[in-house]
Amino acid sequence: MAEETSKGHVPTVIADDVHIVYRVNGTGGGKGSATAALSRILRRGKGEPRGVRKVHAVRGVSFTAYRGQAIGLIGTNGSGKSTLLRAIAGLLPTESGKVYTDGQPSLLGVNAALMSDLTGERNVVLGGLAMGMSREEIRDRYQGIVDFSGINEKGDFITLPMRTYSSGMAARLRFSIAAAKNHDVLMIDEALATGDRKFRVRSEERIRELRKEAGTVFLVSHNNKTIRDTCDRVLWLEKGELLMDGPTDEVLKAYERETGK
Ligand SMILES: Nc1ncnc2c1ncn2[C@@H]1O[C@H](COP(=O)(O)OP(=O)(O)OP(=O)(O)O)[C@@H](O)[C@H]1O
Repeated sequence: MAEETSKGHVPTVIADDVHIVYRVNGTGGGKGSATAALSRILRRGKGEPRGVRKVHAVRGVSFTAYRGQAIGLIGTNGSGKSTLLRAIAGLLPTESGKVYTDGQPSLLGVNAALMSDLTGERNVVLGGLAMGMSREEIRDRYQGIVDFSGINEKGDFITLPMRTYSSGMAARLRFSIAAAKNHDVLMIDEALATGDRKFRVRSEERIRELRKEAGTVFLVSHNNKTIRDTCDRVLWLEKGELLMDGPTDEVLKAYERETGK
């Protein structure tokens, strides 16, 4: 590693034999109906839930990510991609193994919390503040963020509450806010899937820029073309295990051969 560092390969994320286990409470309490949920709430604080099931979502994953890399995460549904990203972001504890990161990774998911009762405008400001931008920086970049999102292309939507947005519009605004800042490590979880083609092209361009600005970008996507256009390296997860880690072309070819996609 020391030799690589001297050549300019600076590691940003190191995952060392990472295992993630979810614990699901109350699985013995019913079939997931509303009544079962209600009875769980009523039982809360009155003793242990009846059943705890474990889901071993990530199994012994190790890799090192470097500055300037865009890394795609692929794998069939439920293979552990989102779980791994959330662990790298520090949102989930590891069962065993360690994640080391340089700087604070930012996770941009389709479910990133923006306030649905507030206007898009207020959310741009709050989102910027939450990412550590100053009010002046936000003021300077405000118009750029709105233009990038394309929210106002069909009318003055940015001054309406976010709950009135379509899911695609909300996802676009979230991406635009996050992309306004340079990140050491930016993780994007399927956020591009909901945008239309024009927005996707613009976002892919921004991802390439973020890479050039020496950040590391992780991108979860089921769209192989998006991965091919933006990533230089791909991690393929299956049943929580890292099946393959290599150059985009090589891994995608093997993936397409295996899944027929
Ligand atoms: N909050 C949770 N509680 C319990 N199990 C969970 C939770 N979130 C995910 N899992 C389980 O962990 C495994 C991995 O899920 P994960 O969402 O990481 O997969 P994914 O590869 O991102 O899937 P997809 O491509 O469908 O988004 C699955 O078996 C899933 O059921």
